[in-house]
Amino acid sequence: MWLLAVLLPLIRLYLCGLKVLVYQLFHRSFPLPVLPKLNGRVAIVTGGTRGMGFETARHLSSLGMHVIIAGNQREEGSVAVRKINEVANEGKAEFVFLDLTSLKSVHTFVQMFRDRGLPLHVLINNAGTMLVPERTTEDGFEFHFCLNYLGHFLLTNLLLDLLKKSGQPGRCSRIINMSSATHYAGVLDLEDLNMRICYSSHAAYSQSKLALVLFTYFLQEQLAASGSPVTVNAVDPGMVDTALYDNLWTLAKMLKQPVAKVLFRSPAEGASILIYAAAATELEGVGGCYLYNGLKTQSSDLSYDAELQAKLWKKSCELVGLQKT
Ligand SMILES: NC(=O)c1ccc[n+]([C@@H]2O[C@H](COP(=O)([O-])OP(=O)(O)OC[C@H]3O[C@@H](n4cnc5c(N)ncnc54)[C@H](O)[C@@H]3O)[C@@H](O)[C@H]2O)c1
Repeated sequence: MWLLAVLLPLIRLYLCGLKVLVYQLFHRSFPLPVLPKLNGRVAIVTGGTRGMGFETARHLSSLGMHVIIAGNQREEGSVAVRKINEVANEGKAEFVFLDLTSLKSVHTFVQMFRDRGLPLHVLINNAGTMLVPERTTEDGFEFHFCLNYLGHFLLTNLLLDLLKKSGQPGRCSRIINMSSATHYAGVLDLEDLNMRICYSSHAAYSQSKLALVLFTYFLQEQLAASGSPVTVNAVDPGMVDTALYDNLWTLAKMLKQPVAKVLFRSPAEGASILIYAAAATELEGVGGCYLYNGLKTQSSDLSYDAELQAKLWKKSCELVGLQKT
């Protein structure tokens, strides 16, 4: 029974990966369209110190945006900011500490951001981790669940009024949630979101990425119903050669290296879906989509379950101590 609960998610996750690699064997990364200048507009990119988050921060700065890189690696953050600001003409980047595994840190970050009196036009919930051995956060949550999903859930909710104020009809603020093809393998047990009964790092990662899609669709419904000038989309970058794979088992890591050279996307290619969702003119006013390789794509059947979306929202509010809306 235990073996099945651990093996099944592993097999499902690797099958998802295989499917993506076959797709990438035959399809090039989509080319970004010409993007408008975004001078004077403000973005937060979580996990923008390296990988796809860094490439996204760099590109948005080059479009003229003021980008706040929010992350838990101070040194990596200052190197990233220096690299971006060396070449940025009109835009700029800065680093602000945020540890998404700590609810207190999320509150502190938001308070600091509010105190600056800046508007907020784009929120990119990109930070993440994968295949971490069983571990709980300081608030007692399963690590993937908190870092990849719950921390971003709280961050988004605490910034929502600012996003609403900064958007306007015809120029909506945008929220982008970084999901993954692994969400197709995800299941969600509302009674055991922290995976106490049986831990599998593969299941935990897939669950967190599914939770992000459920969250995206539910929030978009709410925003549309209230006529708020904010949209929210989920994106899937494909398989991208980044430090995310550092926690793979030794054998899997050895096998991954030659495959990654040929079939994985580069961080800049992977980031293009985030940049597209954040800046493309053709996505003005468009929300509630799962974007993959530049196209609106069907996400898993489970992600469209409206009852599950609502239950997850309610439960998440309880877990982070927010009033239910
Ligand atoms: N690489 C892929 O193939 C792939 C595929 C699908 C989805 N993704 C997703 O893309 C996102 C970016 O990953 P990446 O591939 O660029 O990997 P990466 O490891 O290079 O980037 C992850 C970022 O998250 C930050 N981070 C980690 N823990 C944090 C914390 N506690 N608080 C704040 N920030 C934290 C890291 O510092 C880093 O900047 C992740 O959400 C990942 O799940 C990646």
